[in-house]
Amino acid sequence: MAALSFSPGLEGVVAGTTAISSVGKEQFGLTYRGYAIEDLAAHATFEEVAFLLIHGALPDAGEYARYRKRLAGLRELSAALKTVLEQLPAKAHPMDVLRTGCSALGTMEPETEAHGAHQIADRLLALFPGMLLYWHHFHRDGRRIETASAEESHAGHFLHLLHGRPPGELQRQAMDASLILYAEHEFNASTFSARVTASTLADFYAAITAAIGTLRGPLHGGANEEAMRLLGRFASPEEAEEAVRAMIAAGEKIMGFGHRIYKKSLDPRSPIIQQWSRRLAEAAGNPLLYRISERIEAVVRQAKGLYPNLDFYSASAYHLCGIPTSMFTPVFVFARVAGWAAHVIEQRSANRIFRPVADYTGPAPRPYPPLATRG
Ligand SMILES: CC(=O)SCCNC(=O)CCNC(=O)[C@H](O)C(C)(C)COP(=O)(O)OP(=O)(O)OC[C@H]1O[C@@H](n2cnc3c(N)ncnc32)[C@H](O)[C@@H]1OP(=O)(O)O
Ligand SMILES: O=C([O-])CC(=O)C(=O)O
Repeated sequence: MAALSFSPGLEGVVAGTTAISSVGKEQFGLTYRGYAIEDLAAHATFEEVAFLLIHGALPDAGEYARYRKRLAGLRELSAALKTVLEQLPAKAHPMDVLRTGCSALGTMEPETEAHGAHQIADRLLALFPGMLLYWHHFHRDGRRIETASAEESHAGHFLHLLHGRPPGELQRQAMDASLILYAEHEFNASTFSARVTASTLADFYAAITAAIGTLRGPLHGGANEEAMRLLGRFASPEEAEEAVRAMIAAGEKIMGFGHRIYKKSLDPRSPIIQQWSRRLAEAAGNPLLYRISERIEAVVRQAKGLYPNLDFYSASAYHLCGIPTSMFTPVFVFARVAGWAAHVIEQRSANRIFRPVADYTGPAPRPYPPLATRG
């Protein structure tokens, strides 16, 4: 047998093929099914991008109108799901609410031949914002909100349910662009987790539930919340610089920086969300958070040679849209469910179970001691 190679964290290991996105490939950059992220973020809507990822091609005008209408028609929660959400603790983390809500839905609207991957993907896309905000409003002030809304876009729907009124146009556009940026990123940890789960022929909800759990960690999606907690500690760029230099000197990680793939280059999504953060700050007449973010970026670049990833400027952008910090990673879920769905469908189309091997580092073979002789 050929010598097996070991790469911690599977760095540099090709674990499969995909036609969904290219990430950090020379001459390609970041593309969703061949379209550059810069073009999609500037010209498309999140619904177009979700359709592109899940169905494999951009929708024409008729398909687009029907898809938006279909998603908008799937926003209502069943009475059974509302009961589950009401039972969850008020102090639960919103990511745990989504993880549990997704799993519970799998028992109420299970995957069948008639209700398969595409139908469930649409339902989850449509439902996740309402699922979270039903729980949020019920536990915050006892209100059982209506989770259908007249908002055509996913972005507008989420912000409307959150604030109880239609969002401003700039916030709506910023959120739409952010959902596009967060929608897909090849074999990242949560998507890989969804594919591993799908590879056992488990059901669609199992794969998405596993992905949500994986996304929550601060080394992955949870970094946008951690970045906000860091930014929120400072009253000025000078204060931020001093503290971040001290953190780096102490060997601490600065959340929202670094990336497994974009090690020597910028995450191409970062300048796009940075511009939205700047525009939101200008429109609010509140540049402080943005200035603090810029200063931290300069310090981390100079001291560690690290670039911000998508999570860093998403933090200030989301804060300026009035989103509570504990909902930052859930917003990532609202978008990434499109990518996860596409990957589960792709995995199923040419499946082989994932089963790598481990290098054994435990004790050498030894005799079993009877219970009475131990201790
Ligand atoms: C949308 C997303 O999910 S993007 C990722 C979001 N996650 C974060 O922002 C968390 C902070 N970043 C990190 O922890 C890492 O950069 C990861 C998890 C993103 C990538 O991890 P890896 O590819 O394993 O990078 P690795 O840990 O090998 O980093 C290389 C070096 O840079 C350092 N480094 C990496 N990220 C950071 C950081 N954010 N702050 C300080 N130092 C860092 C490491 O300590 C390591 O230094 P060393 O060589 O002296 O040991
Ligand atoms: O690709 C990764 O490792 C993490 C990431 O940026 C993402 O999932 O968007």
